[in-house]
Amino acid sequence: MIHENSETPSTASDVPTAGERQESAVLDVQDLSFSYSGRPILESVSFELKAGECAVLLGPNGAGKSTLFSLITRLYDHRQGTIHVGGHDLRRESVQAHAQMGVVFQQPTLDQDLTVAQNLAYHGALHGMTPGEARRRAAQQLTRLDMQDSLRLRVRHLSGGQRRRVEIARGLLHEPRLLLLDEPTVGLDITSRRTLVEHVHRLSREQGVAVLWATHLIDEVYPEDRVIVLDHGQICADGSVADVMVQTRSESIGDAFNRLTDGEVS
Ligand SMILES: Nc1ncnc2c1ncn2[C@@H]1O[C@H](COP(=O)(O)OP(=O)(O)OP(=O)(O)O)[C@@H](O)[C@H]1O
Repeated sequence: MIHENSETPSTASDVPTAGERQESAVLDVQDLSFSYSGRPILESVSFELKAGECAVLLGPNGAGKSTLFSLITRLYDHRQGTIHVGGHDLRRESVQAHAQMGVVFQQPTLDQDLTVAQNLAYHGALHGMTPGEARRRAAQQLTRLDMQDSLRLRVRHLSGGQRRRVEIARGLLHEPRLLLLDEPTVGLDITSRRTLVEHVHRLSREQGVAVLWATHLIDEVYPEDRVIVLDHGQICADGSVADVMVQTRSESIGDAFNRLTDGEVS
């Protein structure tokens, strides 16, 4: 197992307490395990994400990426391990924890018969925003995603890539500190994929949002990204692209993943 340990604390007093760690990490997952009907799917998964960090959760089909997302979004309840979002324990302070996260699920969830503005207004209302505030934030987020002209369009008239961008704008409307994207480029053509990957990296840099992007596609990894490799429910590498390449003695990040996952990653 490869783990990046760039700053090793020199004395016991430098070691952050659990409270301090949760304070500084936007997402803090510790020792998380999960089984479906007794079959282990995730085993002792631990990692932290800080503000402005863009981490690609990379793993072959069936590695457990969606299951991990389901636990972080609390679609499923975890019994083993802990998850903190913005310092809030997901089980004990789920409302506060959820307020800190925006999610783009693998399956599109916009109402196709409504306009972009109506979809975003609905989401704003769910988060307690006034209509005016929701409109202001929608315009701001859509502009950042080059979608400012789409407000009055019905979702069914948008392309797949445009819909994904609207979903990202919706995910960011309540100004979360964490954005989770579960294979958001599935079904998109190469140009739309590239645009989406570009946008998300820029959002993370400019807005300081911590991003966890699940994919099994190597070309969605940027050289400056952190990569967390999940295979058979376990983290088998966690570090910068360069570190993972060095540690696996690989010529490219694609080679590194193929070595780590027995050639299962495309
Ligand atoms: N509801 C469920 N009940 C039982 N087993 C499940 C359920 N959902 C997923 N699994 C199994 O859990 C394992 C992990 O699946 P998961 O969907 O989390 O992987 P993934 O990495 O997201 O894969 P993909 O890239 O194909 O979406 C797989 O073996 C899958 O068959």
